[in-house]
Amino acid sequence: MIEVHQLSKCYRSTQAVDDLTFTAQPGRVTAFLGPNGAGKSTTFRMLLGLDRPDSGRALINSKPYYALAKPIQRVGALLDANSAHPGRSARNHLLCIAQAARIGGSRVTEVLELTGLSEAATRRVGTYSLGMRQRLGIAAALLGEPDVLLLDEPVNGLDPEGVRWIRGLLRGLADEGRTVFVSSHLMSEMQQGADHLIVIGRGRLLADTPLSDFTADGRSLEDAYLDLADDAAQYRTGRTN
Ligand SMILES: Nc1ncnc2c1ncn2[C@@H]1O[C@H](COP(=O)(O)OP(=O)(O)OP(=O)(O)O)[C@@H](O)[C@H]1O
Repeated sequence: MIEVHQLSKCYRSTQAVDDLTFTAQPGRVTAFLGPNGAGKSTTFRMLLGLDRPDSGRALINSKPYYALAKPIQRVGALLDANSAHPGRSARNHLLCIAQAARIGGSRVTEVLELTGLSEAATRRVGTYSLGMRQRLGIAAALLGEPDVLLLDEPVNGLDPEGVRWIRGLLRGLADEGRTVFVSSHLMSEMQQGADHLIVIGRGRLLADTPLSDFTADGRSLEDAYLDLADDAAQYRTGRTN
């Protein structure tokens, strides 16, 4: 499971994450929502040991990332679809990660199949569309069959078939008892796919609630979210109505 406790991070004058506390539990899809600049990616980075908290704790299975034994088998992450070297094939990219983690090549073939990349596996990643690169990032996250998945906007760039596929994938992973923690700006998608919501704005917790409670008054997730997040938005566009 994921535990964030009184977590704070400041970049010069920007309080990116501000005394944030929540948990994401096994067996459910937890959507991590918030406007641009709310602090979602910063929280992901602290959970993955890529950024150091100023204070507080960001734990995976009760430990900070650096203290996890076999981290690739504990936590799979998609942060940036462009992290694979463009000159490498998808298969080679995944084989490198697998070898470093002592994972067999047959698992590479499995995740390529699972993400629909088998036919394109020998093509250079530089020739991939955004949606294909997202699929490759998801394949890498799944390599170690981890208990915990952290996915930062995995739906970006996916076509409708891909969006439906990832919804089923996340549901299946949660049904297997894994912790699935996923950020997205696509409220209609999260309405269909999430069990629980963590909503933040300007680094602070705005809501920690089952989706069914959040939308219990019959509003869509988008309407309920916009009412809640509006005041916390850091960046605004001009209103036309
Ligand atoms: N390395 C950094 N240096 C300075 N400021 C940063 C850095 N990383 C993030 N920030 C700032 O911290 C705040 C939170 O950014 P973050 O990327 O975590 O938000 P986010 O919720 O992921 O946004 P988005 O939905 O747009 O991806 C923003 O104001 C951002 O400009």
